[in-house]
Amino acid sequence: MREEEANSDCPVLGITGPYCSGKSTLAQELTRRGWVQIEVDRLGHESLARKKNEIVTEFGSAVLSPDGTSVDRKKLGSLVFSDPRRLEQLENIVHPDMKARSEELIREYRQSQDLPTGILLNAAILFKMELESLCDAVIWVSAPLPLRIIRARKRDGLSWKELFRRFSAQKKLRPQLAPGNVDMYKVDNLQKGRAVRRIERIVRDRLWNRTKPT
Ligand SMILES: CC(C)(COP(=O)(O)OP(=O)(O)OC[C@H]1O[C@@H](n2cnc3c(N)ncnc32)[C@H](O)[C@@H]1O)[C@@H](O)C(=O)NCCC(=O)NCCS
Ligand SMILES: Nc1ncnc2c1ncn2[C@@H]1O[C@H](COP(=O)(O)OP(=O)(O)OP(=O)(O)O)[C@@H](O)[C@H]1O
Repeated sequence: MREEEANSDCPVLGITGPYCSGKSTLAQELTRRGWVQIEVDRLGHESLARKKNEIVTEFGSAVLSPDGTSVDRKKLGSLVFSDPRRLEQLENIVHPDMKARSEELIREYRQSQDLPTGILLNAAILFKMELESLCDAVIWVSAPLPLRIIRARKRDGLSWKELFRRFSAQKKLRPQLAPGNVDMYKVDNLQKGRAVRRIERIVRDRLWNRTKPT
């Protein structure tokens, strides 16, 4: 976060972590407490429409819906989630647009009459997209792998093969070294009430008071 843009009245909190750790569940709880949420997954879906022509040039018209008016996410997903090179090609097309839109939304929320408690930037691949540069602090949501598998099977009903692909596509989400430019806090999401209270404590004690992370 650049100094001149920092706004302690309305901080930006990155929410990241692996597939089915419970990022959206915790973000949803915080929106009931005055926060607003930017769902970066959703910005990605909007980008597919804006970047349709580039996507067709790269992946062919086979990734379009039968009437040719929109990108079929399931078709594109099965192409890119089984081939890291193809995923990178898609990311090169949509990520700059998604990042620009995130910046625009943060600006809009901070200028709104009804200033929120803070802004949650919810993105599984926050670090890969370098979105931490927009955040005052980042929450790393974690949950044990067996629990995430149970949650994923229940929520998405994927086959074991599809599940394996999803988990593999997200192997390197967490930076190997502590990110130098943003404070990151790990929150275990076993019980959502406890996890939300921990996030609120972090914001109150660490973010607003600006001391070092533990
Ligand atoms: C490939 C696409 C079309 C599939 O769409 P679909 O609706 O089927 O899946 P959805 O978007 O809900 O994503 C499913 C899961 O995959 C994860 N995922 C999506 N994109 C990526 C990625 N680039 N790298 C790793 N995981 C990803 C999501 O976080 C989610 O957990 C879509 O995910 C996409 O356009 N991805 C590229 C944009 C992106 O990076 N989005 C992630 C922002 S956090
Ligand atoms: N603390 C919890 N206790 C019980 N179930 C939970 C908890 N947190 C999340 N879940 C459940 O686990 C599933 C995944 O949660 P959620 O959608 O919040 O994960 P996510 O990390 O945002 O997923 P994705 O990686 O796909 O974006 C959901 O069905 C949700 O209801």
